[in-house]
Amino acid sequence: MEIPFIKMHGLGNNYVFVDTFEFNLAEEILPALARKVSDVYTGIGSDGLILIHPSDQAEVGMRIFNKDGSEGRNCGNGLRCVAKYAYEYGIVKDTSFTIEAKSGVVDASVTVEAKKVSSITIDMGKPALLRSQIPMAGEEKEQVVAESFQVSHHPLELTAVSMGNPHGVFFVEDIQTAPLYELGPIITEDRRFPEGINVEFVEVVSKDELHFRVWERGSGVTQACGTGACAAGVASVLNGYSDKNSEILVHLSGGDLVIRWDDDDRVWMTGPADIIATGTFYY
Ligand SMILES: N[C@@H](CCC[C@H](N)C(=O)O)C(=O)O
Repeated sequence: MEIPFIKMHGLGNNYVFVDTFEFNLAEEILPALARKVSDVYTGIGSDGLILIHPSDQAEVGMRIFNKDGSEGRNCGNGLRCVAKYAYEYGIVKDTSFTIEAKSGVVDASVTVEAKKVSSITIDMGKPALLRSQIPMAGEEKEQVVAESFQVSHHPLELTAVSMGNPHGVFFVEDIQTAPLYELGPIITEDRRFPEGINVEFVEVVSKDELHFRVWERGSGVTQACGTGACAAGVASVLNGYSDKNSEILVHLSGGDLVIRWDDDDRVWMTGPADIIATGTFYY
């Protein structure tokens, strides 16, 4: 099968995208196709596969599959890439439009310079904070804020946030020495998280600035995670490090995002997206 694709990235978090407005893919091949395109030796090499699809609920839809073939419910960097594609490839005509993800419909707005999208702002919606909404084992009505979390002799503190997908945020003194490679693969599969979790280590620089590194569920270490950066901003407010309704600059390995959790409880994410290549994948 010859599959037309476009590869895009948001701050280095890179995916192979297939526009299913143009080329239909059978449901049953999607997990295996995601694993195949993601393989750097025998595929294209990516953090996963994203479908850009027609939607009944929004002007465009997005489905995200991680590198291991599992399907995620949301993807912040993917949403910005889909927004760029939708505008530049004429799926939408206005600079503000809606995108459907598995976790719900979001509003996107693009900034255009010389006919190209230079920046995208997404209203990522309200974070879900109850333990049952993460989901995480334990008393369902509680929030999980700076909760003691022991793993492999590391006494950590967990703040858990769902941005449509689950995030465990751990504040550390120094981002450079955060045990990302040691604990990421252990925490992501910890039995306390029945659906797994995306693992974020975060260093507070000031109330307006965070350093961030991530181990993504289903993909491992990536250069950036948009929903993770939103979760880090929310966690920083919940722990009293940052203020609500104020912009937080999040430094990820691949670049910066601006996150704001507003007084209406909505989380806003602003950042870039870039096209890397287009081509044909032989499957
Ligand atoms: N890279 C993403 C999140 C992708 C999905 C995640 N690994 C999950 O399984 O929940 C982002 O930018 O948000």
